[in-house]
Amino acid sequence: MRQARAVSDSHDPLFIKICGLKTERDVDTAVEAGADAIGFVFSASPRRIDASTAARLCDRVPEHVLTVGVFRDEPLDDVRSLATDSGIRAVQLHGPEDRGYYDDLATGGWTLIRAAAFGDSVPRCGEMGEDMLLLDAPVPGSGIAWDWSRKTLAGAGERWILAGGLTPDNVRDAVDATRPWGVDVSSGVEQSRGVKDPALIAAFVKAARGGN
Ligand SMILES: O=C(O)c1ccccc1N[C@@H]1O[C@H](COP(=O)(O)O)[C@@H](O)[C@H]1O
Repeated sequence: MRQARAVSDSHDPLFIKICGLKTERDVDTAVEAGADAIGFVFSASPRRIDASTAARLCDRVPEHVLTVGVFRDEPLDDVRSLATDSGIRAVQLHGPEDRGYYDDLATGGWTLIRAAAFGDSVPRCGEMGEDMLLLDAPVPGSGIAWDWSRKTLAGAGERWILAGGLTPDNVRDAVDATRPWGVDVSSGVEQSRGVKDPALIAAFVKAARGGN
């Protein structure tokens, strides 16, 4: 039985995920700013945290905010144990995982987010059994944007999330150009690599929702 997701099927309001959080201050800022989801990175990255840190941070996250573990090319058993030990509710996978890998995680009740680098063909949300599809730049977490306008993204399906190089300054234009179901940011809300900036997090959420 899959757990109930803390998100709606509507495009309005936009689903907003703030990724790569490491501290209590990061988490509290994102929650207070109105994020729908927050991400903890469990793979090699300046944003990496361990399961016990993530568990401590998850404890302060209200039910309506989805906690997401982010993984790149990790063995299935490691994903399962990190997800279980931390208490995250969703798993975001950046890798070549096959359908069996997704099916196995689905039995654990986690919401599944498939991350795919935007390329010549646009993947479709649900193809691997995932709940959300994240379209990203070739190097995840690099802060480098891809050309969102270069082709139609209609084939991505209902629940697709735009990621890669978003900032408070470009997120609204990016949303207007591509009409995603959600947006995801990490580098664009940092004061230095791996260190979040509370003012940028608040500015990002406000801009994404159409404020200034
Ligand atoms: O942030 C990382 O270091 C990272 C490591 C491994 C997999 C994914 C990672 N980040 C994801 O990258 C995108 C966009 O990041 P950015 O805004 O361009 O910096 C986002 O989905 C993060 O979850």
